[in-house]
This record gives sequence, structure tokens and C-alpha cells, in this order.
Amino acid sequence: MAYENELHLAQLAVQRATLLTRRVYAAKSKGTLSKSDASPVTIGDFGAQALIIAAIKHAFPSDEVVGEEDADDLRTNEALRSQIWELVQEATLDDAEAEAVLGGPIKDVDGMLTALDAGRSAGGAKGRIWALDPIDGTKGFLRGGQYAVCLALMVDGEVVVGVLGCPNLPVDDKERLDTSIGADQTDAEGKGVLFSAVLGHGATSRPLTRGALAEGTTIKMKPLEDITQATFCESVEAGHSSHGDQAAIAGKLGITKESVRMDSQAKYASIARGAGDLYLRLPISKTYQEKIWDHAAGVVIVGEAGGTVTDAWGKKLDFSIGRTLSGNKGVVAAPKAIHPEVLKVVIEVLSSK
Ligand SMILES: Nc1ncnc2c1ncn2[C@@H]1O[C@H](COP(=O)(O)OS(=O)(=O)O)[C@@H](OP(=O)(O)O)[C@H]1O
Ligand SMILES: [Mg+2]
Ligand SMILES: [Mg+2]
Ligand SMILES: [Mg+2]
Repeated sequence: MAYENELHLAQLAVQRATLLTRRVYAAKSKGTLSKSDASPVTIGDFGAQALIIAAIKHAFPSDEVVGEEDADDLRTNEALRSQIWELVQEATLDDAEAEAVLGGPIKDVDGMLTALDAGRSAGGAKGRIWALDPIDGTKGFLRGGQYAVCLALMVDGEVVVGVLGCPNLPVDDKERLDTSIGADQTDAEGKGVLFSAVLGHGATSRPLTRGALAEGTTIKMKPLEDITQATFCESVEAGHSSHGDQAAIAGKLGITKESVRMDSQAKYASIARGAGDLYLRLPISKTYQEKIWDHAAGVVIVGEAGGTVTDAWGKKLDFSIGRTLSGNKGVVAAPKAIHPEVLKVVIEVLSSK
């Protein structure tokens, strides 16, 4: 299969990073800072980014990475730096072969800072570039809801590999849309799913483990005969997507079931495995540009599970422009067969504003 080594590395790197995020959740202090746009970042975000980039650079030294975080705050804040370094050192997989694939632990603090800062690629349409969101849904993470560790590989601007680690989604009971507010993440029984896809080769899910990869199973979106029976997923934060427009669209489609609000790319993962049907993310602000790391992995996973993902005007999401999806507005993800019907109503509602 194409990109087999890249897929394996990405799965193990994401799995190792989820060990760290779970440990941070269980700790009393999550080292939360506020970024310049007032959004939160925690020691979990920094630690997970360093671990994943170190693994990418070990296996594919000349690949670039577009990562959400950087080392600026750590270089000026010693207490924060050592807190993260301690966590990074402790996050190792229980399997020697798996650790060897990832290049083993990061050697020293400088190596950690260098790895974190290697996420500053400007992105673009040429070559091999990874898109990394070390914790997507940081607000969800902090409130004990859903979050995801997200990694995708783009080649010449097209997403070819996507991996999502969702430590708080249930392994079984796949039909249930679990929002798990207040769930105990410390190795909680039955929680933790690793999703992945390679373009043209289908999508898979498997339980997250502490060592080698568990066996995977193919996932598919739910066949939906009657759109009025659909369940749609949307963001928890009203500031991230328009709950009002989304409700109007659902109403016009005849959908009566309440939306399921869930943080992070766990929304893409959930619909890809048939828990829920649609993901709507309609813009609140005229100026906000969606970040590539908030979508890259989810889009290839939904596509490979039988879905179509476009923006709110029907354009394919263009990952080749840079760090943001500056050519797109909003996201509409649905099973292939019903996407045109959903999109038509999305455009009607947005055009009438
Ligand atoms: N104004 C605005 N509009 C749209 N999106 C925004 C906005 N501000 C932030 N973000 C990004 O939203 C990411 C989290 O998205 P979610 O779907 O998880 O939102 S929610 O937490 O469920 O409300 C979140 O990702 P993380 O920072 O990784 O958590 C942000 O990149
Ligand atoms: Mg963030
Ligand atoms: Mg994000
Ligand atoms: Mg993030």
C-alpha cells in the first residue's frame, strides 16, 4: 500500500502523544496559558507537538511540519519548560519495536524545543508537509469532553494520510454519539480510539493502546436513506461555528433530532464510523480563516469512509495555500449520496442572510 511507512509512523506517534495528554488530564495542574487570540494552550499541547515532530524528523528528516504550537513561551518560562520536559520523558510506548520506529525518547531539553519549533512551516503546494494539531479541542480537553490528537501528511498540497487519536471516544458502542462530559480519561475502561486513512485505501479504526498498534477494522459512514432521520454534529463553542445557521439548515432539511455538540475532529471521526451523519461548521466571522491542522486528517478519513467534504459553498477544501484554508469558508461533511442535497440548503440559508 502507498504511504505504508508514513501511516505506521503517524499512528504510533499519535498513540504515544495520547499517553502524554491523558497523563496531563489526570494531573492537578494542566499548565494552561492564554494565547494571543485568547484561546487556551496547555502543557499537553506543547508536549504532544514536541513528541510527534521528533518522531517525524527521525523518520523523514527533510519533511516539513505545519504545527499549531511553537516553543516561544517555553524559551522564556523555565518552570513551564521543565514541567513539559518531565512529561515528554515519561511518554514512551511499552513496545521496543514501536519506540524504535519513533526514534526513541527525545534526547534533551534542546531537542524538545527544536522539535516544537520545527512546526513553523509556511505550508504550500509543493513537497511533503505534515499538518499537526497536538490537541484539537483544547477547551474540550480541559472540560473533560472530546479532544483529538491530529496528524496528516500532505503531498503537493493534497492530503494523503490522516490519523486521529481520540482518547475519549468509546471503542465499542459505535453507534452512540458520546460527548463524555466529565469522563475519566485516566486509562478509562473502553475509551480511546485511533482512526486512520490513506487516500484511495479506505479508513480504519482500532483501540488506542500503550504499546504496539492494535488490530484495525474498516469503518464506513452510515447509509442514510431518509435525510430527515439524520443526526448532525457541530462544535460546542458558539464562537467557532454558527449554531443558528446550522439549526436553520437542519430545519429546512426536515431534521428533527437534536444536534450533537462535540469538541474537536472527533466530529469527523464519529460520522466516519457511522455515529452521526453530518458535520456542519458554518462561519461566524467574515475574517476567521480555518487552520489546516483543524481539518486535514478528518477530511481524508471521512472521504475514505464514503463521505464528501466541501466548504459551505461547495468548494473542495484547499490545503495547498498555506497554514490556513484561506480559499474556503465553513465545512459541510456528509455521506456522498446526500451531500448535494445538504449543500443546496446550506447555500440557500447562507445566501438569504
Ligand atoms: N473563531 C473561530 N472560528 C472557527 N474556529 C475557531 C475559531 N477560533 C478558534 N477556532 C478553532 O476551533 C478549533 C476547535 O474546534 P471545535 O470544533 O473543537 O470547536 S469546539 O471546541 O467544539 O467549539 C480550535 O482548535 P484548538 O485550538 O486546537 O482547540 C481552533 O483552531
Ligand atoms: Mg489551539
Ligand atoms: Mg484545533
Ligand atoms: Mg490545538
